[in-house]
Amino acid sequence: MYPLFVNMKNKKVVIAGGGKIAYRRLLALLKEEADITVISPTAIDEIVQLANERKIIWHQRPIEHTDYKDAFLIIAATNDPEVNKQIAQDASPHQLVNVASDHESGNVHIPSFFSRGKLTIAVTTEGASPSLAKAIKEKLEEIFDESYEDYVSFLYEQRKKLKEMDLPEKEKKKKLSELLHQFIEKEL
Ligand SMILES: C[C@@]1(CC(=O)O)c2cc3[nH]c(cc4nc(cc5[nH]c(cc(n2)[C@H]1CCC(=O)O)[C@@](C)(CC(=O)O)[C@@H]5CCC(=O)O)C(CC(=O)O)=C4CCC(=O)O)c(CCC(=O)O)c3CC(=O)O
Ligand SMILES: NC(=O)C1=CN([C@@H]2O[C@H](COP(=O)(O)OP(=O)(O)OC[C@H]3O[C@@H](n4cnc5c(N)ncnc54)[C@H](O)[C@@H]3O)[C@@H](O)[C@H]2O)C=CC1
Repeated sequence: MYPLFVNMKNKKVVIAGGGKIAYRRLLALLKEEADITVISPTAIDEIVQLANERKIIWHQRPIEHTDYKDAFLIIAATNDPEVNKQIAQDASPHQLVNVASDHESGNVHIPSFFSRGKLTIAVTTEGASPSLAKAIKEKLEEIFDESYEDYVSFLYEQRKKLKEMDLPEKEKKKKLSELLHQFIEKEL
């Protein structure tokens, strides 16, 4: 598995299924300002509400191939494993497909993850044990607590300033390394 962090802003996402798993994916993608359409005969109240608020589009019917032929990311999260598998088979090789019911059918996995500002930490077990991924993430959440949001932002600002300074490259690298070492000694 090759980890990538993808900018999902305005990217077309089609989610098949309107249950709690679809909702979990949807919430994370909405935060990233993706363009989300849910297709499902039924949906939980939270999804219906988001559709009423026009934050997402919901089509109340079973999924069809034409629904996702232009999608950047397809999430197959129906409670029918055959439907989910069919979606993965019908998708073009250029599309990203996540299959919630069978980790081998799709080409992308959803990790367990959390963010502290610009720091994001993600853990996957490639479907071996989603609960282990979650447990490891929870340990990391304790180590890299909320204060990291400020630390990362501080390092970002300092690095930006240094990059703009009229200093020889070698000097910049040295200063950056000093900055990070001071931080690591203090915090880690
Ligand atoms: C392949 C994958 C799907 C994908 O890539 O989309 C997948 C597949 C399946 N999960 C199942 C069950 C559970 N999944 C969780 C939890 C999470 N599952 C997540 C990801 C993934 N789950 C991907 C692989 C990630 C990896 O391995 O690293 C997390 C990390 C992210 C998220 O879902 O948002 C999230 C933690 C969220 C957090 O961090 O808080 C729990 C525990 C709980 O809910 O508390 C259980 C019950 C206990 C158990 O079974 O372990 C089942 C059986 C379903 C059934 O029996 O019907 C399947 C199907 C199968 O195994 O084939
Ligand atoms: N973290 C994870 O990745 C987990 C994944 N799963 C898997 O995720 C899947 C969904 O789980 P839940 O959300 O709990 O299910 P759910 O039963 O709450 O919801 C299923 C949804 O699929 C819709 N649906 C059924 N047939 C459809 C079709 N032909 N086209 C479009 N929509 C259709 C239903 O209307 C319903 O909205 C299951 O296959 C389960 O195995 C389950 C637990 C954890």
